[in-house]
Amino acid sequence: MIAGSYRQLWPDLRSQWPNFLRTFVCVVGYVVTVPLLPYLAGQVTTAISQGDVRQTAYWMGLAVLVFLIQNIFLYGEKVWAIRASLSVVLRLRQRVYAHLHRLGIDYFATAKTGDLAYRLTEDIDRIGEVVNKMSQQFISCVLQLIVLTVYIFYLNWQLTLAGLIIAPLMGWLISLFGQRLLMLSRRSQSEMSSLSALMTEVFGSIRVVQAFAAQDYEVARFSQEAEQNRRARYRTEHLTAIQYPVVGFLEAISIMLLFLLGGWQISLGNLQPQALVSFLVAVVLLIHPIDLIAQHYNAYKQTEASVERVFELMAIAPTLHQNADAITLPRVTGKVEYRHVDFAYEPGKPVLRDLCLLVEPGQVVALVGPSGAGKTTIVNLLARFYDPQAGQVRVDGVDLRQVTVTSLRRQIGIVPQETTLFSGTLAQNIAYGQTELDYDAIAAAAKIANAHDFISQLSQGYHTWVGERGVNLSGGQRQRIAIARAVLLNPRILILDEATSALDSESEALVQEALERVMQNRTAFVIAHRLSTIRRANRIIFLEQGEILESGTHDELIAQAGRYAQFYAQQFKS
Ligand SMILES: Nc1ncnc2c1ncn2[C@@H]1O[C@H](COP(=O)(O)OP(=O)(O)OP(=O)(O)O)[C@@H](O)[C@H]1O
Repeated sequence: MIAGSYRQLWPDLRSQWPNFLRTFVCVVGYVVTVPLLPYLAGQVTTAISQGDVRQTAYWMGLAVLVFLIQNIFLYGEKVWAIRASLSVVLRLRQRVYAHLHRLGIDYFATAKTGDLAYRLTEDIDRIGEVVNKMSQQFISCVLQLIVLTVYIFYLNWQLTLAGLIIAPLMGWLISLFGQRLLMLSRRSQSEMSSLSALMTEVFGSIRVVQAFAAQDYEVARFSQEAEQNRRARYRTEHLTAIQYPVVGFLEAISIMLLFLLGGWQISLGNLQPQALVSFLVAVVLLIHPIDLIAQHYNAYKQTEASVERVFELMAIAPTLHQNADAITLPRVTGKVEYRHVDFAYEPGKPVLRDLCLLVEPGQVVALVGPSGAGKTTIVNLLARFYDPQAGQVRVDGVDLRQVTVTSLRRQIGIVPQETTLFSGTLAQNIAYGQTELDYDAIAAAAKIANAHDFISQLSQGYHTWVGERGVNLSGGQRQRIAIARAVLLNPRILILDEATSALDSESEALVQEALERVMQNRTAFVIAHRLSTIRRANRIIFLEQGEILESGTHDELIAQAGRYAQFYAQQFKS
């Protein structure tokens, strides 16, 4: 039953075995009652043909009882099956989501978020639907098919054999349709997730779209994708539209044939008329299960594409490995050392070459250099977003590969260029990642970050809700929230990626003042774009093409009249 890609669902299915067992018990209960109905129909026919009202009423009463029991079992199987399948969906979703969070930022640099969202929602829902149908209706239909076939065989084997001649033909047809449906469905699913990826990308960058007056361009791009999606869906639905009439027509023909053969058997004296009624009722009862088996088999095949897409994500291995014996990094003083570090994002394209750098606790280091020199890469290695291919990065003398990533990152505060605000209150945003909010600590951090005043002026203060992208705060305010977020953890090491975009002078001054306060007594790496920051740094590291060309204070480097002096003249003299 669990074949191919579906096997990967095993851990999730196994966790729900008690519910599947309960479903199965109800299914068996239901199926046992099914052959009773054609039997009762035969008895009722005899009673009616004999004009016996009491007998008719007796058999009808029994039929009502059978229907009642049947429907109680039906309720049971539906409820347990839906419980089981929804729990499978939940477990699978949690499993995949947690797995994605184990992947490094290198994966997310290229992954399309819309596509990921589609796989986590639509694809997993479809899987749940199939699990539901397969565990309940499908099994029930297969059992009904078996039980009813045995029953009609018992009633008259010649008629049954005649009816069964057509069954293999139907089976073959159904599987043929199934294979083609799987292929079409794969295409349709991937079209749908491209569409979802496109929307996420466009709505996520709506400012750029509007700034470039590219709405028409985007609508055209969307229409093209949507049209492809329509075509792929149509092909799948069209095939289904052919399948049902074909199977239905074959069913109708087989029933006509049975009437003919039944009449012939009665004329030969091999069959009683009431047995023919039972036989035909049983055959009619067979049609629905056969239809459902075909339908569910199609859904099963179509959804295999979703299973593949979900487990494609599970198959992606994290590139960052944590040693089994990794220790928790004790509270550090903030000494950072790069020892002969070589690093490349892609093989054959070195970004850092034999980089050596020693930063003492409390030093503020400005990383300066042309775009693409490797400034971000240096801090990426410190936060261990990547591991170097050669050499070591050490904090307080400990190689980063020997400590757990969490214990390292808890001691590093990062203020990125662009601040992302998550949907939630300002307090939740400052205490991002913490479940217990300490409002005093949050306010203290906000004061250091020069954010307390503007937050207090908002009518709801720290409880003010900010949108997904924090559209209702200015750039400077967002930066100060980011600073407060970094400060709250009281990290020994800070990484500041100075924003290149200009703020108005008042906001700028507030941000600068906050940053200076935050950097006191902390080791800080600043990817510096502003002259004021560079001048105040204890040390400037001037990088070009992944190598440290010059290092020293601003005055020292200007006096050297080397590459830094040239760069400085180009960048800031005007
Ligand atoms: N995820 C990545 N995959 C592949 N190459 C990358 C990746 N990130 C950066 N690079 C490349 O590595 C080199 C160094 O990039 P890095 O971002 O460290 O430079 P930078 O000095 O911070 O530049 P900028 O000032 O423009 O941000 C560049 O050539 C860049 O194209």
